[in-house]
Amino acid sequence: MTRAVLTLNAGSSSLKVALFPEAGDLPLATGLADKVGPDGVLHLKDAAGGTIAAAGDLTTHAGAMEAAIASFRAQWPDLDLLAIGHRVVHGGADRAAPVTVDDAVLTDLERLAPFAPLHQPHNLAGIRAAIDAFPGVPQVACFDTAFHRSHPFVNDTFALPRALYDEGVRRYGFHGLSYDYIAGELARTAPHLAEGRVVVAHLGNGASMCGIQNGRSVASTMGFSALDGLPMGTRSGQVDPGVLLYLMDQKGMSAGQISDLLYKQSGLLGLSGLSNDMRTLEAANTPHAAEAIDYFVFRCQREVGALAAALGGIDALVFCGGIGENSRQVRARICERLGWMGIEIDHAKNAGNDRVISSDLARTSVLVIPTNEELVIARAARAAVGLTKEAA
Ligand SMILES: Nc1ncnc2c1ncn2[C@@H]1O[C@H](COP(=O)(O)OP(=O)(O)O)[C@@H](O)[C@H]1O
Ligand SMILES: CC(=O)OP(=O)(O)O
Ligand SMILES: [Mg+2]
Repeated sequence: MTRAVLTLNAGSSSLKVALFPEAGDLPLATGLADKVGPDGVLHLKDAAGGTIAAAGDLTTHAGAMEAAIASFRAQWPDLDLLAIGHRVVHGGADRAAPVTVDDAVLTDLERLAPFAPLHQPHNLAGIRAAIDAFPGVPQVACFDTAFHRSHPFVNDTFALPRALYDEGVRRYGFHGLSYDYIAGELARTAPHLAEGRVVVAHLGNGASMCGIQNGRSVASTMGFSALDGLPMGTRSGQVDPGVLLYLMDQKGMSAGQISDLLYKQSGLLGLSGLSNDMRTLEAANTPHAAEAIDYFVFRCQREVGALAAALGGIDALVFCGGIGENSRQVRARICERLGWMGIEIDHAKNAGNDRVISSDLARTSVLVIPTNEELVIARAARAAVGLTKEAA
């Protein structure tokens, strides 16, 4: 019997799946359904990196999930799924830990969908599809917001009338599964840093930073929505709210049009007019691509400074996410102007993608740690069915 837990991370247009054994950090298989929709493609790999044949209806998240599971079943005919863990971006104001989903939880999470329109509906569609395909297998929801529930009030609120805070207009923060993983890795490998003041830069297609003190989130750049803070692949990051009033009042744009502008047409794509992908911009050599990277770097520098202020200092800066883990140039440029906070990188270590890239004498450590949201979800799923005492 191959006893395993499945993890699902349903993004706006992609689905990441992983199959983990009962214990241990290495998955049996991982998969990515890119561009869920008419041109959907599903890539599945086993632990050795070999391709697992996959085919099916990839026009919806549910179809992609079923295709992945059918392929896993073909590979492991004795597969016994013990639990399914799901990334859910929004858990609301009170959920600080994963939960096993029942009808009441699902209804409550649906209520939060308007707060995260690009993510939550897909996350919940994934849960519903998994319930249909595996009735009776526990479904465990792991929240991006949960890690940030330790924010103090000043980092949880906006200066708006209290009634809005009470109805949920708060700074939730996201990417919490990633920050949870990084905090755990620091505790395991660099406990002296884990006890200190750490800024983690999760720089992927979605990007945010988090200030962590002694393993707890103190402040983050994302707020009420996954739009705030840093510029991203296609999302604007922080904008003056007056711009939104101008777009509505003077240009007659609807909420839907503004939402599309802020979530899908802005960020690196909007500034470069070329691409949301840092690789393309780095290779492009056009003035607008260069300006898009300049803006990204500048905002990252500003936010490291702001989070260090929120933490009362900084002992370590950690890079993760697709850009943070891979772009030497962006890492070097962000660090370039942070010498005043004790940040100085060793260019050879940075070029080699080492785990520690700060120079030996630097006051502040700089690390690159590949994040692993899937493992955090798998651990939570195992804990929920009593396989371990670990929680995400
Ligand atoms: N080698 C690389 N150099 C520079 N940027 C990269 C590289 N590989 C990936 N990226 C960037 O990382 C992004 C994807 O990051 P990732 O964390 O996987 O995104 P998400 O999980 O939000 O979809 C890509 O859009 C691209 O901008
Ligand atoms: C919350 C969020 O922005 O997630 P992602 O980076 O996966 O889009
Ligand atoms: Mg991501």
